[in-house]
Amino acid sequence: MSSPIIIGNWKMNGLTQEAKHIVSTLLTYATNHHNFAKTVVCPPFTQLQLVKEMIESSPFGLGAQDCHFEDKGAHTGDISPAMLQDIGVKYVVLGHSERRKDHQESDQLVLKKTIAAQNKGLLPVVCIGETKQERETNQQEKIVEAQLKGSLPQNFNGLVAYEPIWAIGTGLTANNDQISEMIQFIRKKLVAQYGENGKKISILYGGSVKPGNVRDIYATPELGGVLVGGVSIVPDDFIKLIDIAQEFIRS
Ligand SMILES: O=C(CO)COP(=O)(O)O
Repeated sequence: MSSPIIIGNWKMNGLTQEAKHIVSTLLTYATNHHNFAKTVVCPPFTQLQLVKEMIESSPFGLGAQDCHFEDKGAHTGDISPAMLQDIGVKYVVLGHSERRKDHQESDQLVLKKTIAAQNKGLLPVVCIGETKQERETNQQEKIVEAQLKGSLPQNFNGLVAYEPIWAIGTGLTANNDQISEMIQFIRKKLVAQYGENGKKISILYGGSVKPGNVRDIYATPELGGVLVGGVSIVPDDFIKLIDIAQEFIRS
């Protein structure tokens, strides 16, 4: 039995008081509910240690938002997979469209990071998705296929997050057909690339997920869960996503 996984990407948000407030709200939820959907929080690097200590011995998982591909060395400002592993991080979001855009991250770089993260036992959450212009010119499948080919290694042990860029932080959500078609498409490509193993890779959706639209999103066949930005730092709403996931337990 599994219910959708919910991954909260705080992005560049979360000063200490806010981080404490978000996590305390989640912990209170956990004391009052049992066996709820797998939930992972990805705070900024500066709050990882605090959040780790707060969620220890709770059901919540810990993720980071990026990592370098080397384990150590002269890379000012970067954080390595070994450093994340060292403090108990389990998941790492890689190739997010905001990193691809703000830091010119290419598929080749995302691939190197993905391999490095896996080698340290982390679970990469590799993000892919098309821009508005690419969607409008019907290139979404071509773009997503190229990103899958370019960003995922020969042996992949992680999750894929489909995040159409035009739906991120815009309030625009891909509609059910758009999500469903793309999840099926990604599944087909993963099976072509990995055979039987490709059937087991979780495919998440991200882009303006909120309590009001999440039921429709969870109902998408084959969807493994959601990657949530804005709502992940609004704890009362984030908890609603966890609650509603219970209605979608799949065998
Ligand atoms: O980018 C996202 C998660 O990684 C989605 O962000 P929003 O939920 O704010 O649209």
